Amino acid sequence: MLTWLGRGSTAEKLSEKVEAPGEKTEAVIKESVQKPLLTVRNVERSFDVGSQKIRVLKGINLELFPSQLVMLRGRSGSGKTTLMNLMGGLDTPTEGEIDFNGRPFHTWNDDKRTEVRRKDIGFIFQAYALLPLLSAYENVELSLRMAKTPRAEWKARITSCLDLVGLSKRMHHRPFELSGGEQQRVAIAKAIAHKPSLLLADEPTAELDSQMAAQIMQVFKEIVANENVSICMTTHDPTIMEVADHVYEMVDGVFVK
Ligand SMILES: Nc1ncnc2c1ncn2[C@@H]1O[C@H](COP(=O)(O)OP(=O)(O)OP(=O)(O)O)[C@@H](O)[C@H]1O
Repeated sequence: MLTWLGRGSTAEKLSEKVEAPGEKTEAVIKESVQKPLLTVRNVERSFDVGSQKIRVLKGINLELFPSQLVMLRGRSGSGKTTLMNLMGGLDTPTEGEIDFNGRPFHTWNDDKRTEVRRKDIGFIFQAYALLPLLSAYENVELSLRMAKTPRAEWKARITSCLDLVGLSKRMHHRPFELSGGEQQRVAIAKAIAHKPSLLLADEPTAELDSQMAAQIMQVFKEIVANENVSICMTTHDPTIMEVADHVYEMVDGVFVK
């Protein structure tokens, strides 16, 4: 099991550990941690607005490794959400390539990308918010249903996800009976329930006070450490960037660091 290592790539730290000679299983781990989960290569995205073409992403390169937490920062309108939509297969690039688990995600049709999304990717986006008439438990159950997880596994998995986010005592509450931070934690439980390898989160702490934001980041650290998930999130908050393995700064559709 990985432990959270804060700064410096978690995957790199793990590969340091596996340098010890003679351990066959560790060599296998090393190989697997070094293959990127997601590779974004020379990606461009333009939109036609009336007779104009707006070039939003202008050549993006990024690699996301297993059990890594990366953050995207940048001013409003710099292109962060556009990039996250491409990484999650909600949209396709105008130019360039995106590999997911070594497969050419950008070439797949909507149906095939939807299949991968349901099984392998979790979203914490406004558009993927909680369903108001369902309890926390039922909201989490929904993502297992969508991922076609065997029904016999549901109860244990839902309970453990809600426990992980500290909400086991509120699992039968509906969203309006929960605070903003609690709702966000249900959204996290829902996003990780089907054991995705990639979690994408658009401004997950934006609406929260600093204490609640720190709690959410603690949950993210635990997920990365214990659930073998890689997280890519956007943020404007410099105080939480400390915990990232890497922060990409986006200015006007390109990374400047
Ligand atoms: N479907 C679209 N059609 C036209 N323009 C778009 C479309 N989607 C995004 N844009 C434009 O692309 C630019 C980048 O938008 P995007 O939402 O990616 O920025 P962002 O960095 O996530 O901003 P914020 O921090 O405010 O969420 C904006 O100028 C936006 O108007």
